[in-house]
Amino acid sequence: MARIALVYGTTEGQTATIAERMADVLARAGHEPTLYHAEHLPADFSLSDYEAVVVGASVHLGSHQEYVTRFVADHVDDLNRLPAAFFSVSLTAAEGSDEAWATARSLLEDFLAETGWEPDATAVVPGALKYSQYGTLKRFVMKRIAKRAGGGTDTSQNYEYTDWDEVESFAAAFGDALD
Ligand SMILES: Cc1cc2nc3c(=O)[nH]c(=O)nc-3n(C[C@H](O)[C@H](O)[C@H](O)COP(=O)(O)O)c2cc1C
Repeated sequence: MARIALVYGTTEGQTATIAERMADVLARAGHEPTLYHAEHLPADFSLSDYEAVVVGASVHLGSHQEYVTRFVADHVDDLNRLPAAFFSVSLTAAEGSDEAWATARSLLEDFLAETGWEPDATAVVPGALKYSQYGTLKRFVMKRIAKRAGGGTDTSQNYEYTDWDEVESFAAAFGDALD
């Protein structure tokens, strides 16, 4: 049994939902996960209270949330000491081509290079198109991007591309490695 901090950044909520699913998997495996939004960490938050850590962030306009980058950079010594995993959520990871997959991986690798973090496990995770949460301009821009990338363009509905089996397998493998 390990105490695990799951720290995530999210803009429209999909990374939070993914982190919650990972926490469920880890709890079912007998671990003790605690979820934290990286922008709202308690003042007394300390990674020394944990035996492992998972960090997640999503990509917007080519970058992960700045506050997650800052969290990782600020805690990089602890993160490199602890068993740790990072997952990056994007629509690029949902496109399906080898080229798009390589781009999603390079966004993840750029994040790690920028922060100096070397986690034990990493994953790119397909995200979602949440038209219902976008304002007019965002909806317009995202529809154009989705059209180019072969994603859903009916703005009266949301599209979820996350492969939940993959998410659960990733969390389960990370949990197993802690036993
Ligand atoms: C304004 C905006 C910009 C985005 N830019 C990118 C991008 O540059 N690359 C990409 O792969 N996905 C991009 N996405 C897709 C998000 O990564 C995807 O919707 C993800 O599920 C968001 O996760 P979150 O809900 O946790 O923030 C963008 C989404 C929005 C709304």
